[in-house]
Amino acid sequence: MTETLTIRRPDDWHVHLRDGEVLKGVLPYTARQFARAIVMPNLSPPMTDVAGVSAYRDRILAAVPEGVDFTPLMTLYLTDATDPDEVERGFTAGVFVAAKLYPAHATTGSAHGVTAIANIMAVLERMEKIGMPLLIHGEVTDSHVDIFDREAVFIERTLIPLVKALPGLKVVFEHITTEEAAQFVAEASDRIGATITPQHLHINRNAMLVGGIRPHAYCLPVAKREKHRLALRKAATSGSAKFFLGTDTAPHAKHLKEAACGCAGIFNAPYALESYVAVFDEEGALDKFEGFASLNGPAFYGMPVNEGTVTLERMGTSVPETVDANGTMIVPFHAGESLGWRFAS
Ligand SMILES: NC(=O)N[C@@H](CC(=O)O)C(=O)O
Ligand SMILES: [Zn+2]
Ligand SMILES: [Zn+2]
Repeated sequence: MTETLTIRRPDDWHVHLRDGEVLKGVLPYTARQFARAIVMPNLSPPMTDVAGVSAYRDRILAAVPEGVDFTPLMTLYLTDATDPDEVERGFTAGVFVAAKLYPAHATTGSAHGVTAIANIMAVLERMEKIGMPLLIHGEVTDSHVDIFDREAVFIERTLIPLVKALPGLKVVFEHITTEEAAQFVAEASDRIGATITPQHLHINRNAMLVGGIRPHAYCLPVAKREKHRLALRKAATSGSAKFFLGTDTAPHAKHLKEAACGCAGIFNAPYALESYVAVFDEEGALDKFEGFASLNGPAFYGMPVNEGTVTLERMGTSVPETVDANGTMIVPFHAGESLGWRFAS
């Protein structure tokens, strides 16, 4: 049995760091395990221009603990009014590396999102031209579509026409949750990649709904049936370079999740690598973990892999019931459970 696993330093290709005091509380967890992270722009108000993203990046850098080497990779929030010139300006200047498409009202912080792809066609054409990746929260928001079907319907209605119309556009299908999404990405061209979260590899919808309602297992896209979880585990551990690590760590205060209308999002940053490696171990695919965590993402984004390594040890890790993020109490993923691996250094 493998007792320790040493891999090149990994990156997290999908994180929510929030802002202000919470940013200072949650950032150290991500920076401790990952060299770089793609930072989502769904703040309130959203990060819709070069100046705003640049100032946010400075606040993140100021919150990186002394002696820790961490690089935030910033993203721009697309709206119906996004100007293609602003997008190109920020990308060329290196302020942001990608733009994020939130269908309006699909998820947390998406109220200013895009109401129809047609409204951002000029932006997408520009991104295709300059080689800038588009990151997508892939769910339709049509009230007639059942919430468990929203990702699969998005593929048919939006994603397939989009990649056909813009054959050179790089697209990351973020936090995929279905067999349909895994299959779509596996069969698509190499310009299409996907991130997979730890929670969608560990839980199905029963975790949210059996024996009482469990708000800390609720995120968007919502966890689906068991067959989808199994398809995601297969995709993540397949060795395909199209799938890479993106935790979607999404901190919300405990009291805002344990509420009549609880927020969507799971805070998985504190034990992210321990959570993922457990899955690869269970699937007999520890040899595929470095590709997923440390190589496939940089290759997709056209960035060098990180120098240095991290080591995981086969040793129990107890996950606390809550984490104090600079004064805000947050319930982490796997709260109260024990994981079979430990992040050593
Ligand atoms: N995943 C979530 O459930 N929530 C995210 C938004 C998102 O990634 O869709 C958040 O910002 O809280
Ligand atoms: Zn999302
Ligand atoms: Zn997210």
